[in-house]
Amino acid sequence: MTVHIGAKKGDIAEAVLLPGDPLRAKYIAENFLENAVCYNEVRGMLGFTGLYKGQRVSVQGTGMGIPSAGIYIHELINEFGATDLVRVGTCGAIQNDVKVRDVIVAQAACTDSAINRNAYPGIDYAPIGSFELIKKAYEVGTDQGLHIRVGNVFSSDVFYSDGLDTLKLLGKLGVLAVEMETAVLYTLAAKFGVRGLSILTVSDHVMTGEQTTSQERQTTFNQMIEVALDTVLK
Ligand SMILES: O=P(O)(O)O[C@H]1O[C@H](CO)[C@@H](O)[C@H]1O
Ligand SMILES: O=c1cc[nH]c(=O)[nH]1
Repeated sequence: MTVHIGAKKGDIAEAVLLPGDPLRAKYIAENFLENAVCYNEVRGMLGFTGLYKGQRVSVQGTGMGIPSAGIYIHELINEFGATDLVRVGTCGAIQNDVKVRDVIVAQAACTDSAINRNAYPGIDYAPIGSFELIKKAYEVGTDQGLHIRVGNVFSSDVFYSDGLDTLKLLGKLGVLAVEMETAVLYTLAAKFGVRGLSILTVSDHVMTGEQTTSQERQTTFNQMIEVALDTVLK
């Protein structure tokens, strides 16, 4: 049991899916896992463990933003032995050719957060995903007929930002989309020697204002979950 996760050692699988929204964790457990058991209700940040195609998999809400996600990721790795952590989130597109409903596999994440600037002064650390998981997710998604985009994302500390110019600049540098957690997942996975992956569905386009309907979001979301679950299968 940790400060934020009320589970016993062994309650959580080595492979953990990480949605920002705890109710998305419940949705995944109820619709994709067999015999799912809820192991955490602390702060309402629900976590479940169940079976997917016969393998134990957990799903843990992380909350929004780097500080919240960093707490859960740190405890999952260091106190519960998680080795394969896959974020399943939403993001806003910042490239013209990235469309709402696209599924993005984040190869790397730049950030305006000071987490790494404070920890490693004088260095611009580049948080990158596990090549093994990136490759597998791309292959699994492509086999499922999805057009998977692989590239850089921007993990921002600010959702309601005045920084449209910053996003345009990042777009010119090839960054595909903005979200709020991948940089800390990739940094902590590297720091503790485990595998991290972030898969994102594009829920809106920051430049055009286009948004998915809730029905479209659900469909794309289910496709992303299947890619994530098949990616963590041994
Ligand atoms: O859908 P989730 O996983 O929460 O991800 C995105 O949505 C939230 C903002 O609405 C942030 O957490 C952002 O990263
Ligand atoms: O962080 C996020 C998530 C979805 N859409 C955005 O514009 N930002």
